[in-house]
Amino acid sequence: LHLLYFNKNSSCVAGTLPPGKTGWPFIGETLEFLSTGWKGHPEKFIFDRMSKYSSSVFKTHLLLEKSAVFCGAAGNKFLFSNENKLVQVWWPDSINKIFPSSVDQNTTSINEQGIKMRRLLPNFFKPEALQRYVGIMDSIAQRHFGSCWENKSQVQVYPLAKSYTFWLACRLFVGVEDPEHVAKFAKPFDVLAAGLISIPIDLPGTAYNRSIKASNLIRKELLTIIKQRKVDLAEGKASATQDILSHMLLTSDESGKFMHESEIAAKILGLLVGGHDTASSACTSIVKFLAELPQVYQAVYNEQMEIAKSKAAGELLTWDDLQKMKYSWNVACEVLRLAPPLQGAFREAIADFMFNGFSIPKGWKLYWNSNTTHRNPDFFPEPLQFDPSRFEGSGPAPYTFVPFGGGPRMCPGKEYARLEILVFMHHIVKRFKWNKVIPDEKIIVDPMPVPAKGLPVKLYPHQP
Ligand code: HEM
Repeated sequence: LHLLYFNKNSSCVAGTLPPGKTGWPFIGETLEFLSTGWKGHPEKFIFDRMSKYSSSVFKTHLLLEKSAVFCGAAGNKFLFSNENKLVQVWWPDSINKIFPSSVDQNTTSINEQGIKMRRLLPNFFKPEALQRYVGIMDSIAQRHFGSCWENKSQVQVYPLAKSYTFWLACRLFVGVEDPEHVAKFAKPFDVLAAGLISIPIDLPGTAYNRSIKASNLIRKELLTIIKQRKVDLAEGKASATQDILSHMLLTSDESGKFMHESEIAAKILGLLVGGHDTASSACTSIVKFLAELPQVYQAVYNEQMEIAKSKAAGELLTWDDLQKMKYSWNVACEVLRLAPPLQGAFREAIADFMFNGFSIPKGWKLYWNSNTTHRNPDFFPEPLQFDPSRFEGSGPAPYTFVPFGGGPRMCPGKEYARLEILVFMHHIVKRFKWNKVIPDEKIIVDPMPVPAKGLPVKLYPHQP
């Protein structure tokens, strides 16, 4: 039965399938795939197979699906440049249950929803809009550091980085700024995120079941905010450009139809989830690397103090200030290379095709993973060395540095993430030096890299 199950469909494609094993019945190699991340080495699953099969594409069976892993710059290029021609974005079915209205009556798939969302987002993330956010990000960062970091001798970085990125997202996506209201939202978000990449068993007590419940709760809360915003817009108490919520309420599609409230709630939920854990993982990894590399810390400190000294008392950071943070951004990129918040993403083959001499059948799920280039000496010599100068000049070769993906589905929040990360770096180095409390703290990748104990650090404030 096992052989029949795995060989079904395969025979209808001419040519040889990629080398590889399909593992255990039904679960395939999923446990091994996930467990290398839990042990802190997500790249191991892929690197072991790349060397075993001497191939840049191998077959496997992940998340209950026949899959192929595409490796290296050529694999990335192929998947990123064949979007909607040979491949399309794919998420496990279980995700639809957590984001139920992400597939609405008018569209047939989460992929079409993604395309619809993409048409909306550029307005929110266009340079004029982003420039407006820098000052808001700076003022929220000041309040965050003032209340959560200052006058403390020791803090746990990861929960604080999460509360920083979440506060920003609440303010800039839905206009919620009051810390108490933000905190009310934050808890169900953690529950939701914990169940996203869990075993999808919907029984009371499972992480997946809790995640579905948290999603329902958050969407209910978002609906209340949306209804109030409609009233405020009608009465002129809210502005059309104040956040993404206003923008979504006031933008119609090509046929003049406006989005339904529940659709807006689902989209905002998606953005909050997509943007919050990724950026907080990045900020936490930056703090970790700066603690380990005093010379890099010093160079970031010098650059940030130069900018801080150029500001008058109370003057907020501007877009131009952020353009001057070149070394700091190179450091952030080197952190994203070594500790990418998202390891990779899936596509689905929408036609039979050949890649590197192997047949890929329609319906297979295809996975790209940033580590296959980020940690590959062919693209980044001495890949485990921390070297921000890799990003100077024209930087890495195309399709090799891919923490935000590439092609038409490249992360739409990339620029937003750059701004929030730089504002975070500015505030933390301006105030403190720090040491890790647990020098060899383990990193768990589930699915984002996070220190096992949340990265406790001792803070040493700079003398005024
Ligand atoms: C350091 C922070 C971030 C990283 C590393 C990151 C990375 C990624 C990656 C790798 C993808 C998948 C691309 C693919 O399917 O090939 C993605 C998609 C996405 N990201 Fe981000 N992201 C970050 C921050 C954000 C932020 C702040 C937002 C929102 C404000 C955001 C919104 C999205 C959305 C909506 C998608 C889905 C796009 C689509 O399917 O077309 N991300 N991101």
